[in-house]
This record gives sequence, structure tokens and C-alpha cells, in this order.
Amino acid sequence: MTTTLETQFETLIDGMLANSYGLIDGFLTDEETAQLAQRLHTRRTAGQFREAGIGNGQAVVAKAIRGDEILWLDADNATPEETSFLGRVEQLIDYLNRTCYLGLRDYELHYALYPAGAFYKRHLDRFRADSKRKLSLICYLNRHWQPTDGGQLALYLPQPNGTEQTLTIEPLGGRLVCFDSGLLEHEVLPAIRDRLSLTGWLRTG
Ligand SMILES: O=C(O)CCC(=O)C(=O)O
Ligand SMILES: [Fe+2]
Repeated sequence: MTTTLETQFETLIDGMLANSYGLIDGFLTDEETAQLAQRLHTRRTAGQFREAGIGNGQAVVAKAIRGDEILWLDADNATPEETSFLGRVEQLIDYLNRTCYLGLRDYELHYALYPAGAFYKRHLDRFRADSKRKLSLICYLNRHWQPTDGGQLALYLPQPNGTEQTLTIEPLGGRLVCFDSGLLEHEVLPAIRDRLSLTGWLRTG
């Protein structure tokens, strides 16, 4: 039997095969989006977030490159809505391994909050010292986001004729975006309000 979730996973895979990126709207319901956004705020108010860094281990904070604050998710300390989200990511991993033989073995996920004005300059998610990141996943937690709020994800898609196409994606609540961590350069454009997400990597080890 094909479930709604499997239909969503198929949409994601079809997108990645056809366009180098996959997108699902409604990966999270409005209620799930609101609960996770609320949890993000609670944890941030509790002082659990840190300014994100760059490079393997993220040791260096570099505001001219990225200005988000992050908190890594820990399955052992997860709240019910976080456990439910992690479970769905695990189902995606199982599905990708069964249907695409990707050999995914592990994952890592963090909350991200880009304060108004923050950005993440064009980059690739796979570090030279860490080639185990296979797929990048981003799930947005922004309700009532407007195009005028900014904060788009820009994808730089190489074209067969050697040129490049830039595509921008709105960070709409409940939306999931997925692409190959080693291939697709991308950028987070500044927003005029706080921009919330869960970002992660599906890994081969
Ligand atoms: O939030 C996004 O749209 C992308 C985030 C990103 O590129 C990253 O964390 O590496
Ligand atoms: Fe990235």
C-alpha cells in the first residue's frame, strides 16, 4: 500500500532526479510546524542556542559568512514533537535506502534561527574533511511567511550547457527541501524577520 508519506517521498526523489533538488510542501502540518517553532523559541530562551560556525567542527564563528544560531537535536533529550520529526526523517532514510540504495547510515539535525538581517553566503555543505554528508535536508518552521519577508534559499543549478541557473525557494512553514550535499551550491538570503528551520544531513557513516 502506498501511504501519503511514501507519496511525499516519491515526490522528493522525482524532484532530485529531474532537477537536482526535491521539495515537499506539507511535510509538516501547520500544527506540527507551530509546535516545533514554539519548541525552538523555548530552547533559545533557555540559552541552548549557539552562534553557528564554519568548517568541520564549526569551530570558527564568521558573521560575514553565516549569521544563524543553531542547536543540534539530541534524540535522548527530544520532546514529543521533536521525536515525531526525527521518526519521520528516519522513515525517509529507510525509504531512500530501500528504493535508491543510497547506503545512508546516520543523520544529524539542528534547529537554525536566522535573526532578521542574517544570511549564509553561497556554499557547499560537504566539507573536504567530511565526505560522509550525502543529502542536505531543510524543513522550514515559518508560519505566514510573505515573499516580501525575504530569506529565500537560492540554489545555483549547473546546466548541461555549462551555464548556471539560480532558483529561489521561499522558506514556507512545513516545506521540506532536499539536495545532494556534495554537488549543489546554495545561499540563504537575508530576511526582514527571524527565519526558523530544522536543517540536517543524511550521512553514509
Ligand atoms: O536554511 C536554509 O535554507 C539553508 C541552510 C544551509 O544552507 C545550511 O545550514 O547549510
Ligand atoms: Fe547549506
